[in-house]
Amino acid sequence: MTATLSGTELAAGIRAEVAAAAADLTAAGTPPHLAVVVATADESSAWYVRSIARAAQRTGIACSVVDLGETATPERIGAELAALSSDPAVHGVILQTPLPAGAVFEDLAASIDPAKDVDGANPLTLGRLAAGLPAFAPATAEAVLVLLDSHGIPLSGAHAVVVGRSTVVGKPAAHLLLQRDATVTVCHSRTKDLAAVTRTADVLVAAVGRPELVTAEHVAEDAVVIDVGTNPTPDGGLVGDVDAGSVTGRAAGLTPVPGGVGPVTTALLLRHTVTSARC
Ligand SMILES: NC(=O)C1=CN([C@@H]2O[C@H](COP(=O)(O)OP(=O)(O)OC[C@H]3O[C@@H](n4cnc5c(N)ncnc54)[C@H](OP(=O)(O)O)[C@@H]3O)[C@@H](O)[C@H]2O)C=CC1
Ligand SMILES: Nc1nc(=O)c2c([nH]1)NC[C@@H]1CN(c3ccc(C(=O)N[C@@H](CCC(=O)O)C(=O)O)cc3)C=[N+]21
Repeated sequence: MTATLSGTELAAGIRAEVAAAAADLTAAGTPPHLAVVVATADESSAWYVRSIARAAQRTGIACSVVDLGETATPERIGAELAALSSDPAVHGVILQTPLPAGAVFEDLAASIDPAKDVDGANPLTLGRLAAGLPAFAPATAEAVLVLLDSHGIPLSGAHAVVVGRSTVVGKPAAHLLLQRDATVTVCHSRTKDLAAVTRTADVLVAAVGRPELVTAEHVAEDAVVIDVGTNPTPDGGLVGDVDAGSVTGRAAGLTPVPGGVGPVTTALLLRHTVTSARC
């Protein structure tokens, strides 16, 4: 039997807790405020920004979207991130991807004040996570851990295999798992015989961006599989990096797409924003 490790109830619980904190902050004269910087016309990015804005509004967090347009220069984007970082009324600053050609995400994110870096994008944050120091982890990487914890999956001594090594998901997720005493292996596009490596995982995290790449042959019996992928389908739907049909029946648990990591990610972004506003 494969348990569905849902994220929707977990996300609703986090949003309720965030809404209470936001109400207290607003009553105390510090209404929490999240700013989202956009420099793309990408449709799935626009969908994600709308979903953040909607979730913020529902929890009593102000959300401003600063759309610089897809022709914005790196200088302009960096200056906007720096200006929002020094605005005392703004508590969280996030930079959306994709970016205009020539702009490097990690480079620009260095302009976000780490105290307001609610999606853990500043490269300093990755260093702090690697060093085991407190920081806002990228919301998606943290969502992986929060989901595992909420379903009572033990991590100490477990073999966790992360497929994907991006700055936003794979690397920070690996550091967070290591911090929790898992034995961590990180795979990527040059990994030889991916399935042989992933079959040794007690906990398998797929953050690849390739629809349904992970199939039953990649998964040990009774492994727990976290599917981070959110790949748009031609009919306007969403499919994960895991072939759920193939893995179901073999894995002990699997997060669904939609309804798994995604909603928890958005809820944690909001939690980070109220945490920042409290300081
Ligand atoms: N639910 C959520 O909140 C979020 C979901 N996502 C989703 O997660 C997925 C990953 O995102 P992100 O990390 O930003 O993506 P990136 O494209 O930045 O990174 C993908 C990683 O997967 C590796 N990879 C690609 N192909 C293969 C392969 N065939 N075998 C093994 N490894 C491979 C790449 O290796 P290499 O480094 O060698 O190129 C790279 O490290 C996407 O589907 C994205 O939409 C992302 C952020 C948030
Ligand atoms: N620096 C950075 N940080 C990110 O967190 C980041 C990013 N870049 N680039 C783009 C991806 C995409 N992403 C999603 C988050 C939530 C859902 C989500 O909540 N999805 C719903 C699906 C809704 C539907 O059905 O369409 C769900 O999974 O249930 C989806 C996608 C964050 N991203």
